Amino acid sequence: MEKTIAVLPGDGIGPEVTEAAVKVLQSIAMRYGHTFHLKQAAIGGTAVDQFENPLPQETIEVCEASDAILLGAVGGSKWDRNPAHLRPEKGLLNIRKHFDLFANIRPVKAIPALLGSSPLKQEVAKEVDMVIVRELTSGLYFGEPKQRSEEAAVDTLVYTRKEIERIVDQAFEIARTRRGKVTSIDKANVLETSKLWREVMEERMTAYPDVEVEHMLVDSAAMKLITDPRAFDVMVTENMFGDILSDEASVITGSLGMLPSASVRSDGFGLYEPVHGSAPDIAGQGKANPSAAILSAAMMLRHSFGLHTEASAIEAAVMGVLDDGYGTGDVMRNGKGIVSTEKFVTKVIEELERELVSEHIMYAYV
Ligand SMILES: NC(=O)c1ccc[n+]([C@@H]2O[C@H](COP(=O)([O-])OP(=O)(O)OC[C@H]3O[C@@H](n4cnc5c(N)ncnc54)[C@H](O)[C@@H]3O)[C@@H](O)[C@H]2O)c1
Ligand SMILES: CC(C)[C@H](C(=O)O)[C@@H](O)C(=O)O
Ligand SMILES: [Mg+2]
Repeated sequence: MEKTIAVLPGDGIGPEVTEAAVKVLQSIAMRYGHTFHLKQAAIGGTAVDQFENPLPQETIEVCEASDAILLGAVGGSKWDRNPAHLRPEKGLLNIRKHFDLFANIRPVKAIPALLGSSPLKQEVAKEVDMVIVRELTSGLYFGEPKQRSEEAAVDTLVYTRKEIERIVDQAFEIARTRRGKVTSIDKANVLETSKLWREVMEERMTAYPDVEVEHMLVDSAAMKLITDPRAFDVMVTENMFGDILSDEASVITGSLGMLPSASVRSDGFGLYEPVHGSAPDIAGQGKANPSAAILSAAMMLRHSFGLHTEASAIEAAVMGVLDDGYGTGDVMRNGKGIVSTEKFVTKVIEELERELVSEHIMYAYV
C-alpha cells in the first residue's frame, strides 16, 4: 500500500513523540511492504515563530495532499500571552475545523502491565474497556460571540441538531461493534444545548434498537468514571465535557502518556493525535512516553488505511515492551525498568521484529 502522511510535530514533547511514532511506521512499512511518504509541516507555537500563524496555509496544503495526518502536541508558556489568533492551541482548533474532524475517538482500555499504576483497585482497573466519543468541532470552543473586555468575557455554547445527530450516530455505530451500550453525557438539568442533545439522542436511538442507551449528567459521570468505569462501553459527549473526562479517564490506564486518539470525519480521513499536551515540564529530556503517539499511529493504520494486522502488531509490540517491565518514568512508578523515549521506541521496534505472542494480538484498540 502507498500512502502519504502529513506529520505535524508541534511543540514541547510533540516532536519527540512524533519522531517515535514515525520510526514505528517506518518499521511497519519495511516489514509489511508498504510505502509511507511522510511530509512534515509546522503547527502550533513553532509555526507562530516561523510564519506568524499557528496553522500556516502551507501546512493546510500538505495535509490536503495527504491521506491522513499525524500530530504531536501544541502549546507552551512561551506563547501564553499571545493574542487568541496567535496561540498554538488555535492551530489545533483550526485544523480540526478546516477538515471537519467532528468525531474525536478516545479509547480507554486497561493495560495489563500497568494495572499497578492505576489508582483503582486492580480487579476494577483490569476490566476497563471503553471509548469516549467526543464532539470536536462545535460547542463552547467555537461558538460566537467569543470576546472579552477589561471587565467581562464571553464564550458561547451552541449546538445545532445536525451537529448532535452526526456525533451520536457515530457513537451508535461504534457501540454496535462492541458491547452495544451508549452512555450520553450532558448537563440537561441546566443547559439548553444539553436538553437538545438529550432530545436528539432519544430520536436517534430508535434507529439503533439493538443498542442500549443511558443518559448521565456530567458531574455524576465524572464520579462514576473513577468509582466504576466498568459501567461504560461507549460514552458520547460534547466538546468540553469530552476534553475533561478523557484526561480523567487516562489515569485509569496508568498515565496520560498512554492514551491515543483519532479525530475523524465520515469519509475515513482523520488526524491522529495523543490525548496529552506538549508537557513543557519534561520536554527535551527524553522522558516523554511515546506510547500515546505510537498507538495513535496504529489507530491511523486501522481507521484511515484499513491495515488491521499492522495496527494490532503495533499495539501488541507496545504492550510487549511494557510486559517485559520497561517503560518511561510516568508509568514505571517503582523506579525500576525506566527507559528514555528513544530506548522505549527501540524496544518497540525490536518487539515488532520478533514473532509476536498470539495473546497480544488480542489486544486491539477500536
Ligand atoms: N493535543 C494537544 O496538542 C494538547 C492537549 C492538551 C494540552 N495541550 C497544551 O499543552 C500545554 C501543556 O498543558 P498541560 O501541562 O496542562 O497538559 P499536558 O498533557 O501537556 O501535561 C499534563 C501532565 O502530564 C504529563 N504528560 C503529558 N504527556 C506525557 C507523556 N507523553 N509522557 C509523560 N508524561 C506526560 C506532563 O508531564 C504533565 O505533568 C498547554 O499549552 C496546553 O494547551 C495541547
Ligand atoms: C489543546 C487543546 C485545545 C485541546 C482541546 O481542548 O481539545 C486538548 O486539550 C485536547 O484534548 O486535544
Ligand atoms: Mg485535552
